[in-house]
Amino acid sequence: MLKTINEIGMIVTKKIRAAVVGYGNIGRYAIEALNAAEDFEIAGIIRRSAGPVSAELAAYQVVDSIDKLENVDVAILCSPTRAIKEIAQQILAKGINTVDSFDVHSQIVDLKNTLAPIAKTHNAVSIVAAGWDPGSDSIIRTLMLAMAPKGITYTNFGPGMSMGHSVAAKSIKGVKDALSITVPLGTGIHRRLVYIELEAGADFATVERTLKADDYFASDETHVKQVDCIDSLKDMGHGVHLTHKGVSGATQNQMFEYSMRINNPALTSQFLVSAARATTKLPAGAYTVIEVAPIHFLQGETDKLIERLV
Ligand SMILES: NC(=O)C1=CN([C@@H]2O[C@H](COP(=O)(O)OP(=O)(O)OC[C@H]3O[C@@H](n4cnc5c(N)ncnc54)[C@H](OP(=O)(O)O)[C@@H]3O)[C@@H](O)[C@H]2O)C=CC1
Ligand SMILES: N[C@@H](CCCC(=O)C(=O)O)C(=O)O
Repeated sequence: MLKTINEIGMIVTKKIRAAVVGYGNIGRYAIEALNAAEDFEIAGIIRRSAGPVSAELAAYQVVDSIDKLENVDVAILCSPTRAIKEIAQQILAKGINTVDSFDVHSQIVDLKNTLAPIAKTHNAVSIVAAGWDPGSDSIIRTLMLAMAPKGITYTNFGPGMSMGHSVAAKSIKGVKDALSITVPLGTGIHRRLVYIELEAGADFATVERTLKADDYFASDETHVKQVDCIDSLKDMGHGVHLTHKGVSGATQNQMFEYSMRINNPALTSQFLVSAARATTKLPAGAYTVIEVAPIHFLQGETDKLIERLV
C-alpha cells in the first residue's frame, strides 16, 4: 500500500497503480501477479498498437500511450530487453517509476547510469534488471559472496527456455518464431539449441549466420535448427543451479548451493511486481536489485516481517 497525505492533511493508504507495458509472455504473467497482489491495482496495459482488445483483456484499459492512463505510480516494462532503455527513459521523464528485467548483464551498469539522472530530475525511481537472472539470482550471488568473500560462483542455467535469447532470435529478419533452449555444460558454461521457424522465402543460412553473430549467442556454443512449428515445441520451463565454493575468514571449503525449477515468465513477472512495490519505498534514482533492501520487495508491516523472517 502507498501512504499519501490527503487534502486535509490526513495520512491515507491506497493501492499502488501499476501499468503493464508490452503484452507478451512477461506482460501476460505480470497481470496475473498484479491480480494476486492485494496492494496493487492495474491502471492499464500499454501496447504498441492498442487495436481490437482480445477477450482476456476486456476488463482492462488497453492503450497505446501511458499518457492515456490516470495516476500511474509504476510502469512494469515487459518489452524486449533491447527496447527497455528507450522506453524507461520516456516513462521516467514523466515522473513515473519503472521496473524492467533487462538481461544483457554486461550493459546493466550503463542502463542504470543512463536512467539515474532522468529519474532524479523527475522525482522517480527505476529498478533495472529485476527478473530472476539478472534479478533474484543476483541477490543470491551477493549473499553467497557475503558469506564467503573469496572463491568462485558458478551459475548453471537450465535446461530450459531462455526468453531473452528467444526474443533476440525472433527479432532477426526472416524469423517467424523462435525458441532458444539453454543447456548447462557445467561450471557456468552453456550450449544454446535454437529452433527457428522461418518466414516464407527466408534463407536459413543467412538467419543462422546473423544469429550466431548476435551478442546474445556469440560467446556460446550455438546450434540452430529449422523446424515447421515452434509452438509444438514450446515449454517455458527453466531453472538454475548456483554454486559457490570459497573462504569465510581464513577457513576454506565453504560450499553453498541454490537451485530452482520454474516457469520462466511467471517468476520473472512476480519479481517485477515485487520490484515495482520496492520503487514506492525508495528515494528518487535508479537501482539494481542488490542495492535495494530486501524488505522493500515485500508487502506488510516492517516489524511483522522482521518477526517472521529474521
Ligand atoms: N531478467 C530475467 O530474468 C528475464 C528477462 N526477460 C526479458 O523479458 C523480455 C521479454 O520477454 P517475453 O515477454 O518473452 O517477450 P515477448 O516477445 O513475448 O513480449 C514482448 C512484448 O513487447 C512488445 N514488443 C515487441 N517488440 C517490440 C519492440 N521492438 N519495441 C517495443 N515493444 C515491443 C510486444 O507487446 P505489444 O504487442 O503489446 O506491444 C511483445 O509482445 C526478454 O527480452 C528478456 O530479455 C525474460 C525472462 C527472464
Ligand atoms: N534472462 C533469462 C533468464 C536467465 C536464464 C538465462 O540467462 C539463460 O538461459 O541463458 C531469460 O531471458 O529467460
